[in-house]
Amino acid sequence: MEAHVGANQRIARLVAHLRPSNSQEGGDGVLERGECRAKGGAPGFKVAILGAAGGIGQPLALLMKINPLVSVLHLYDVVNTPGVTADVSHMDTGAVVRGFLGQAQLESALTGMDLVIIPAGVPRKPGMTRDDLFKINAGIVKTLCEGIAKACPNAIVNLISNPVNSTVAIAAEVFKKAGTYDPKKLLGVTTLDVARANTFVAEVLGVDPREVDVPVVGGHAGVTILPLLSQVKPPSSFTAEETAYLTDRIQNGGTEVVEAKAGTGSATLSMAYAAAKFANSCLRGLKGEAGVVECSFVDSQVTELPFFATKVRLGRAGAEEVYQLGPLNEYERIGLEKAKKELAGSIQKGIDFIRNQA
Ligand SMILES: NC(=O)c1ccc[n+]([C@@H]2O[C@H](COP(=O)([O-])OP(=O)(O)OC[C@H]3O[C@@H](n4cnc5c(N)ncnc54)[C@H](O)[C@@H]3O)[C@@H](O)[C@H]2O)c1
Ligand SMILES: O=C(O)C[C@H](O)C(=O)O
Repeated sequence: MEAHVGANQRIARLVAHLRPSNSQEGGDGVLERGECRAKGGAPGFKVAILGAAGGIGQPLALLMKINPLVSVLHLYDVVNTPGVTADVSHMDTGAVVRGFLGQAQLESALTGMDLVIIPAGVPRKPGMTRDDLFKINAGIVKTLCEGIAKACPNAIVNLISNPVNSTVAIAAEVFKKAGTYDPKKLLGVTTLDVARANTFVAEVLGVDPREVDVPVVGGHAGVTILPLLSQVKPPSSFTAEETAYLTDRIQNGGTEVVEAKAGTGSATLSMAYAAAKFANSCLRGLKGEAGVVECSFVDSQVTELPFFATKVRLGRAGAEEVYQLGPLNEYERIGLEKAKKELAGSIQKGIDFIRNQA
């Protein structure tokens, strides 16, 4: 009799667990499944993706679900998270996946998170600059960062939404206003520039891109993307033509993809790869691993600008050390001046967006 009752209870639980969720109100059914699986969850970090149903968000969700350092994965968007969550949650990896839909669920999505990755916002179409996205994405980033300040002020934030040169400043201002700003924990994601630089340089050198390391400094738009080809590892020399070709291709890699996609969006797959790589480095740092170094657009004293991308060392506190530029050649010094000029305006635009609302 006892065994019979136990079996019935197990079946009832299983039926509840499998009940489909059609709710666009927040996917309660998805949450139930998450809770159910959480009991067997692996130890690790709690990660949220904001904009998880988008072109970057979906493959990034997949990549974070297979990251063994992730124990809980929260997927937040203003559309379609129940479906994405149900889909990703069937992968037999350790992370427990939970979906959150719409502004009313932002706080629940963020509570307790160690790392928040933000690819929310509109992408470019041919003919647009990243700055053309400011009008829409500035407000999105502001709202999401207000949520972070409230629900997980100690989380590390990986900001992908464009224009990164302005959105990082927006995020910093929101956090300052809330009294939660920790400069070490706000990281603009420029990893795709490094991935492209490694790929294009490897093509020219005729080597495996995994053997190449190109520091890319400055920011994340056009001339602000400054590859330091004089510091490539392994040490390599380039002709003036190769330098001009590589610099131009790296600076315009995003536009190359936008044009090839012909109006359907910008880089999503390579970006999800780059974001997952960067997030993994942040988690390795959080875990206490030594010597984790990535390029990132951060609060910086390397130049006179308040934010600048250089190599940073990632640790338990976030970007624990911001490295100097190192020796530049004449070509790079000229590039640096151009980059700084454009960056100054983009950063100020982000700062003004928040300060002028006060
Ligand atoms: N940093 C980089 O290197 C880099 C590279 C590629 C793309 N991007 C940028 O990433 C952003 C996203 O690109 P995508 O191709 O994934 O775009 P997408 O349109 O495919 O996806 C964006 C997602 O954001 C969601 N969203 C919109 N408003 C939101 C809000 N308030 N809260 C939560 N989610 C919201 C949308 O519903 C959508 O699912 C763009 O701004 C793009 O320019 C940056
Ligand atoms: O180019 C874009 O608009 C997207 C992104 O910033 C990229 O570099 O691919």
